[in-house]
Amino acid sequence: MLLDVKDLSLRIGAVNLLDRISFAVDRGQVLGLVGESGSGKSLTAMALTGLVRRIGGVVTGGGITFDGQELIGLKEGAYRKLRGKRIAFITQNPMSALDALKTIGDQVDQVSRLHLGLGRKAARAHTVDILTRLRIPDAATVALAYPHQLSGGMKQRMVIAMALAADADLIVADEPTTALDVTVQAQIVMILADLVKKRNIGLILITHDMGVVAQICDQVCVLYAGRVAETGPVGQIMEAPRHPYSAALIGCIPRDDMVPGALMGIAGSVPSAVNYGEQCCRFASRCARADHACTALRPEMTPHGQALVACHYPLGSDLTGPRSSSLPQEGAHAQSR
Ligand SMILES: Nc1ncnc2c1ncn2[C@@H]1O[C@H](COP(=O)(O)OP(=O)(O)OP(=O)(O)O)[C@@H](O)[C@H]1O
Repeated sequence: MLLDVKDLSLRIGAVNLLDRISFAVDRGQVLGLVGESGSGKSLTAMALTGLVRRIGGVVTGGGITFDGQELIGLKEGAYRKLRGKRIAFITQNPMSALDALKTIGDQVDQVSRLHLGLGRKAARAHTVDILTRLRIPDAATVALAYPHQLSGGMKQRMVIAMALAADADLIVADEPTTALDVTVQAQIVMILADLVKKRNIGLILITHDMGVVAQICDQVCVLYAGRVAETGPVGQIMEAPRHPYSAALIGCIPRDDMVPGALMGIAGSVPSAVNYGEQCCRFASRCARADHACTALRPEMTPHGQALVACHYPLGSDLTGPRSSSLPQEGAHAQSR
């Protein structure tokens, strides 16, 4: 396994933000990390890349094994060597990753010169090759441009190029295409997926877009309020989601005028982290199937087919529809499942 995240828990200050997150990514695989805004996707990505320490994140439990090496507890210097070279991070905000005073080519060259030890000419050839693969026309000329001379979409592609330049084994991409228009988004995502297969690397793709997940991911991990709701093979989860939250995400069709990350067809929003309950299902207040068990007992990850699901009353179990007032009372109802 290239990356194995086991029961990862993290706090910032006194607030526990990630609670026993587990998932794994193998070489040649794309894992989609999905969930509404505030579910913990970015924090998970920052934990993997060691960047979470910079915002005061403290891992309180669990482990992250990358290519056989435990990353929790790694010294900052060692993490710095790993980051960029073996684990590349594509952030949401391209401007934070680009230096306004250097040409695009110089910035992408710098990555392969540093991490692959390429000379000036070889690095530029590598850069032009990557830009061409990202379908940038006349890549050699574009490499001479400064960031301010490029559109938002082009800048984001440059950030992706920088991530690819070191030939990393694992790419963590946090909403890498949100700034791009829909056609370009689809193109870039396909290119990334293609690279994963050709180079036999791993990709963790953070996205709100279940369409993208269905299209290119092999595995999916659905996060809700700092916990995993459901994780497993994309085929099974898209076809027959067991967690009501996954089902809501899959049923949600994005609209152009939606606030990014908002979920349609389901009332309410992710609770604020200070209000996360411990001994409960955190989705209970929004769930039509929830009852007393859901507000009093933490649902543990339980196998359903090839997926793991944290739900007391998963879809597809004996209780097939939302609870209604005609259902038996609590005790009898619980026993009937
Ligand atoms: N530096 C921080 N200090 C305290 N709480 C934080 C910090 N960063 C994030 N959080 C909280 O952690 C939770 C998860 O945030 P995170 O940014 O990982 O969500 P996300 O799923 O990536 O959302 P988005 O899709 O909007 O990026 C949220 O409740 C957020 O308010």
